[in-house]
Amino acid sequence: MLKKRKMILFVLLVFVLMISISIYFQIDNKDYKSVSYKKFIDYVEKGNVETVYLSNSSKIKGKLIDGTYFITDNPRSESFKESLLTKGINVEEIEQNTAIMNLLTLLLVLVSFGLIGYFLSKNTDKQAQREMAYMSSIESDFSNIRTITFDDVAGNEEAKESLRELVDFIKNPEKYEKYGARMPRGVLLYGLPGTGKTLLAKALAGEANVPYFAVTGSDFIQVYAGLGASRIRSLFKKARQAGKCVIFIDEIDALGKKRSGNVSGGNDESDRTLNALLTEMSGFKGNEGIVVIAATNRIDILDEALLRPGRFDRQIEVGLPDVNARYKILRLHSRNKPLDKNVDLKKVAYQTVYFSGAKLENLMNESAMIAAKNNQKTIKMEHIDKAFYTVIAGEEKKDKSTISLKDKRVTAYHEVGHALVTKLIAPENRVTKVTIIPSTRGAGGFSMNIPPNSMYQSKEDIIKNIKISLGGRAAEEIIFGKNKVTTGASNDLQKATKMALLLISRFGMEESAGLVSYETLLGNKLGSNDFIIKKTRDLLEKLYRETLELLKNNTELLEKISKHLICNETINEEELNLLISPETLS
Ligand SMILES: Nc1ncnc2c1ncn2[C@@H]1O[C@H](COP(=O)(O)OP(=O)(O)OP(=O)(O)O)[C@@H](O)[C@H]1O
Ligand SMILES: [Zn+2]
Repeated sequence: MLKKRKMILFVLLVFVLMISISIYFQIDNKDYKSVSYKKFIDYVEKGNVETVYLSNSSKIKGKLIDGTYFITDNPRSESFKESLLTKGINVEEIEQNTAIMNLLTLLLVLVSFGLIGYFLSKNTDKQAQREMAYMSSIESDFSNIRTITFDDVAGNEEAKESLRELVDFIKNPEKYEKYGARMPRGVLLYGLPGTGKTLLAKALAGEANVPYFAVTGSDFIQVYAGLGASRIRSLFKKARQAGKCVIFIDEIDALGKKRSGNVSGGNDESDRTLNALLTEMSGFKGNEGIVVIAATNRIDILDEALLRPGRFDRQIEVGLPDVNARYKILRLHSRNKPLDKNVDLKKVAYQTVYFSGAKLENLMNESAMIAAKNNQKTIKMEHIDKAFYTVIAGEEKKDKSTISLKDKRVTAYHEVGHALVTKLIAPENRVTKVTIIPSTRGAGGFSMNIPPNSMYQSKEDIIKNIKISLGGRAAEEIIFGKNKVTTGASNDLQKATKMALLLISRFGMEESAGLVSYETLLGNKLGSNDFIIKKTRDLLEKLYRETLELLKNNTELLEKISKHLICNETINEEELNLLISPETLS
């Protein structure tokens, strides 16, 4: 109520202020022509004057018959008015009024400005106070001690393994110090939403049995100047007072976005907050047993300053769960729920491709609600089926969880195409993982480590890499036909084209084009040169044909691995090597 009245008063004030300003500027905004007194008398004699505005000031104003306004010296004589009147000229005495009006409006303007300023400053104080209060309420959370452990996180084995090392560091920092080991101060967890990043941070605190402090990056953006930085400082102060602890900063991208080239584009306030954070982090002595965990969905937009050594130098991807992990997560979240015997969680796991952990949790929760609403003793398969549609309803079409089995097959053959070509033509390269689960790094799920131990790339290496890039499209064409190939290869084609172009125009490796550095000759016109385009095209064509041939000769293997991938969604290095090993070939 009080707030509403204040609001009305405020609006009224602004209104009055605006009116006064307009009055102030409207008075006397006419264009006055300055004339000499002699000329003025001349006008009077000729009967050209319509009105004279009498005043006490040194000048008087008036209006001629033709409408022009004039200003001239004031004679200040007693008979002046009378003489004008006898000549049939209107005389108006308005001067006193105008002066007072002027003064009054000026005063009003000043007072209104003052009041508005007062209101604003008062409100700002309140807002700042509120935010400060909010801050202290979200910062610390001691309740998590020992309540959440790694057992509460299903799947994400690599991430858990990485964090497990930190548990010992938090518990015994002295041990590491003795060996002169510099332990990571900051760990960055990155991955799609709902994949369990927050959960992992809490579990780390739980495992190490230390308090957990959490803030969210986006909370800092609307904050008044300087508040963000001081918030960071007080957060770290609190954390230090608590001794060993885990500090969790969610949505770190809100604080540490890449500075977009031009300096003016950056946001000063978030810069200041980020700098405060970096300063605090470099202030650690290393033996304090404090670990800062940050999380983001967008590692690609993070400022590099954040990722430098001594900051968030350990980066862990938290990915979407594959079918096995989904099964574990589903089991975990039905621990406290009465599941019917007819429920097959394996089947549910299989149906929930591209579901995040959070979504799976949501699915089990919805199922329980439906069962409860229908007064059923147990949660049945039909409840889960119903919940499935509730969970995916209203989601954007492009959401991965609604992708059909057909898409899943296309992705599988495409990725296996890359992997198989790699294994067949460049077995010295490691394929560490093949997956159809998209990650933050890209839609494709094929990761390859090129042996790093050579300084130069040979022509052969480049040719191989081009073929590996083309392997995805080639596999699609072989399995689904020429007209069914998909847009999934666009990135691959980009890469292949770039490599082919360099091979011809920079490295002089294409015999029919010679040793000429076309890059030097043509500069940025390279891409519009017909000869270069033709050479690049011919090379890609030839290599694509060879890649097709290679995969056609190994269709059985392609089928076998792809089917395995469709079933399991990920294949790790060992499994892949086993599937391809010579025994299976024969
Ligand atoms: N691997 C997992 N195992 C068990 N539960 C999980 C897992 N991943 C997510 N969940 C469930 O989903 C909930 C939300 O996950 P969490 O908040 O940790 O995700 P997040 O990655 O931090 O998401 P965001 O990026 O949106 O902040 C968890 O509280 C948990 O119930
Ligand atoms: Zn591809």
